[in-house]
Amino acid sequence: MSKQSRLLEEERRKVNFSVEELTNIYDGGVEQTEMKRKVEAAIHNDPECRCKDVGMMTREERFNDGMRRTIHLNKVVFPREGWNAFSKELDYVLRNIGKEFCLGIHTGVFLPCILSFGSDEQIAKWLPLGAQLQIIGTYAQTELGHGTFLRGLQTVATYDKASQEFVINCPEISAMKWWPGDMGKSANHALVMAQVVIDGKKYGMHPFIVQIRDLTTHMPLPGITVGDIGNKVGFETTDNGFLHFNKVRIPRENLLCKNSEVKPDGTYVAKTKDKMVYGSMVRLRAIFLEGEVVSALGKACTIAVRYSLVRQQGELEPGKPEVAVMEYMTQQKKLLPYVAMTYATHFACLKLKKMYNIFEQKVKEGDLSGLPELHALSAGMKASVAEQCTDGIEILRKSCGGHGYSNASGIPIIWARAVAGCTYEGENTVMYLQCARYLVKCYNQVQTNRLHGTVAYLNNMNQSTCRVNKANDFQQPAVLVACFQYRAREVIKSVAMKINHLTKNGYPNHEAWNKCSVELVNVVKAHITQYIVATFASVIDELSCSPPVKTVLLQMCALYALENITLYSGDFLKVGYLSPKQCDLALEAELDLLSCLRPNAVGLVDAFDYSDDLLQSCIGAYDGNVYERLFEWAKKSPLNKTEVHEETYKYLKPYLHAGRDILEGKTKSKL
Ligand SMILES: CCCCCCCCCCCCCCCCCCCCCCCC(=O)SCCNC(=O)CCNC(=O)[C@H](O)C(C)(C)COP(=O)(O)OP(=O)(O)OC[C@H]1O[C@@H](n2cnc3c(N)ncnc32)[C@H](O)[C@@H]1OP(=O)(O)O
Ligand SMILES: Cc1cc2nc3c(=O)[nH]c(=O)nc-3n(C[C@H](O)[C@H](O)[C@H](O)COP(=O)(O)OP(=O)(O)OC[C@H]3O[C@@H](n4cnc5c(N)ncnc54)[C@H](O)[C@@H]3O)c2cc1C
Repeated sequence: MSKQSRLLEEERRKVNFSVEELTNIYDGGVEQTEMKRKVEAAIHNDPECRCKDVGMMTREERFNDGMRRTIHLNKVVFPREGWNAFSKELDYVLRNIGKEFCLGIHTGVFLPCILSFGSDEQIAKWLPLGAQLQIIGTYAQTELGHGTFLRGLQTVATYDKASQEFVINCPEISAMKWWPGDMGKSANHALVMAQVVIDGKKYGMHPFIVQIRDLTTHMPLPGITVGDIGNKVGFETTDNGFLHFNKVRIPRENLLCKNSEVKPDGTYVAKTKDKMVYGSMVRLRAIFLEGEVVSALGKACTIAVRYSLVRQQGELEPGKPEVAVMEYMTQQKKLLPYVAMTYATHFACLKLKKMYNIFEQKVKEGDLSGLPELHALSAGMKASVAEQCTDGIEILRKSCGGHGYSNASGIPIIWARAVAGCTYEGENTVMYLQCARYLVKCYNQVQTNRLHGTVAYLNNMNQSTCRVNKANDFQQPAVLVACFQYRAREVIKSVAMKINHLTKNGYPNHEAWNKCSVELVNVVKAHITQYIVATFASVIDELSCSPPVKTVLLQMCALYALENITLYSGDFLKVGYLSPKQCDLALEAELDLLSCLRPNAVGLVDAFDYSDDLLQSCIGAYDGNVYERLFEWAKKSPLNKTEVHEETYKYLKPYLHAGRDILEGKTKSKL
C-alpha cells in the first residue's frame, strides 16, 4: 500500500459519523441508495458501458465512443434491466454512465417536448418512434442571431391554406438554427420553434416536428442544410448543430397542438396561456441542475478533498515533518465551503424538482396558477446555482496546484461541461433578471396583499437588527435564516424603491429597469441564497437521523451560510442588520467551523458516493494512490506512443546533430 493510501485510510478512521447514513439522506432514502447502487452495478459490471479514460481522447473519439455506449445501453442494457427512457431509474443511469453519452437532447428534451406540446394523437404517433430510436430528434430553438430574445426568432412557418401545409423558411443567415444538441450528425427529425404566420399575421413562436434527414440514407432532405458546429469548451459527445431551411413544406398536422392549433382554413385557436410554449425551458431549468451542475461540484470536491489529504508539502511547524496541504487554514477555506455548497444546493434542487412535479400535476388538472412563481424560482436557481457551482469548481481546480491543471485530475473535464450550464437554458444574467422581475412585482404587491410560497418572507418588512454577540450564536440555523431573509428583503426593497423613484421622475419603465439591472442581479442572488439556506435548514429540521449526522449537516448548513455572509458582508452591513463587529464574529464562526469539520472532510465527500469510474481522476480516487496513477496515466499520452516522436526527426534533427558535432568537438559554436 502506498504512503498516500495509508494517509487516506487514517483520515477515514477519524470520521465521527456514519458515511452510509449520510449517503442515504443525500440520496433521499435507503431505497434510493439501493436503486442507485443496483443501476451502478448493472453499468459497472458491463465492460461495454464502463467509462473510458477520456482525458487523452480527441473529440471525434469521444463522440464515437459515446454513441457506441449509448446504443449499447439502448440495445442491450435497457432491455436486460427492464428500463426505458421514462423509467424511474433514468436519473441513476445518467449518473452512472458519466457524461460520455450521446442522444441526451433526444432523450432529455425532444421526447419530453412531444409529451408537453403534442395532442394525444400526436403523442401516440411520435413518442413510440422516438422512445425506440426509430426517429432521433433535436430541440431546434436557438438561431445564429437569437437565443435569448425568443420573440426575435426569425425562422418562419407560413401557413399555406391551399395545400394545408406550413412552409418553414430561414429568411436570412441569422435565422439558421444554431446550437441544438444531437442535431449536427445524429438527428433525422427536429422539434423546430418557428414564428407562425397566417395571412401575413404573426402569432409568435410555435413547436413543429420537421423531418430533416432521409431515413434510408441519412442524407439531408431537399431544402435542408445541416451539420456540426465544431469543437466547443466541453460537451464533446454532443453534436451541437446548424440547420438551415429553404422553404421546406410540412403537413399542417406537424404543428404540435396541445397549446394552440391552426385549423385547415387557417383559423388560429389558442388553447392555453401563450407562455406555456416556454414550458420545456422551465422544466429543464428545474430538473437538470442537480445532475449537471451540483453533481459536478460534488465530484470536484471529492477529488480536491481527497487529494489535499494525501498531498504533503511544506512544514507547518518549522523543522517538523511535512504536512498534508489540508492542514493549512487557507486550504480548508478553499475546500470545505464548497463541500457545504454541494449539500446546500443539492437539497434546494431536490425541492425545486418536487415543486416542478407538483406544478406538472396541476397543469394536467388545468391549474396554471403556479407558473409565475415556478418560472421565477427556476430561472433564479438555474442562474445562481450554475454560477456558484462552476465558480466553485474552478477554485477547487486551483486548490490542486499543478495537478489540477492536468486532465489527469479530472477537474478540467468536469468544469468544461458544467460551465455550459451558465449559458444554455437561458443565459444566466437574463435568467437573474427574469426572477428579479417577479420579486419586484411581489414587493410592490406586499403593501396591499399577503404573499405566499417562496416569497412569503417578504410579508415581514419590520426593521430589526441581529442579536448575535458571540461567534457560536452563528451556528444556529434560525439566526442564519433570519440574516438572509432580512438582507434579501432589504435589497429588494431598496432597488424597487429606486425603480419607483426613477419612474416618478420621468424615466420610462424600461429605462428605469435597465439603470437598476446591476442591483437587480444582486437582488436575485440574495433571494436565492436565502432560499437555499432556508431549505437546507428546514430539511435538517425535519430529519430523523443519528446525532452525529445531524451535527455534521448543521455544520454544513452554517458553513454555507457563513461563507455567504463573509462574501457579501457589504450587503449585510449596508442594510443595517449586522454590525462590523458581528461580521467579524461571522468570520470567526466560519473559521471555527473549518477546524471542527477538518477531521470529517473525507467522510463528507465519500458520502457523495462517486465511484472511481465516475470521477475519472488520478488524484481523487478512493484509495488515494495519487502518484502511481499519475505516472501510469502520463505513460498513456499519445505523444509517448514511440520513444522518439516523428516530429522530432522532421524538425529538430538538424539542430540535434549540430549540437552533437559541437559537443564532440567536430565543429565550433558560432555565437
Ligand atoms: C431512448 C433511449 C436512449 C438510450 C439511452 C440514452 C442515454 C442518455 C440519456 C439522456 C437523458 C437526458 C440527459 C439530459 C442532459 C441535459 C443536459 C443539458 C443539455 C443542454 C440543453 C440545452 C437546451 C437549450 O439551451 S434550449 C434553448 C434555451 N433557450 C432559452 O432558455 C431562451 C431564454 N429566453 C427566454 O426564456 C425568454 O425569451 C425570455 C424569458 C428571456 C424573454 O421572453 P419574453 O420576451 O417573451 O418575455 P418578457 O417580455 O421578458 O416577459 C413576459 C412575461 O412572460 C413571463 N415569462 C417569461 N418566460 C416565461 C416562462 N418560461 N414561463 C412563464 N412565464 C414566463 C415573464 O415573467 C413576464 O411575465 P409578466 O407577468 O409580464 O412580468
Ligand atoms: C452547450 C450548449 C448546448 C445548447 N443546446 C441547445 C439546444 O439543444 N437547443 C437550442 O435551441 N439551443 C441550445 N443552446 C443555445 C443556448 O440556449 C443559448 O446559447 C442561450 O440561451 C443563450 O443565448 P444567446 O447565445 O443568444 O446569448 P446572448 O443573448 O447573445 O448573450 C450574450 C450577452 O448578452 C447579454 N444579454 C442578452 N440579452 C440580455 C438582456 N435582455 N438583458 C441583459 N443582458 C442581456 C447576456 O447576458 C450575455 O452576456 C445551447 C448552448 C450551449 C452552450
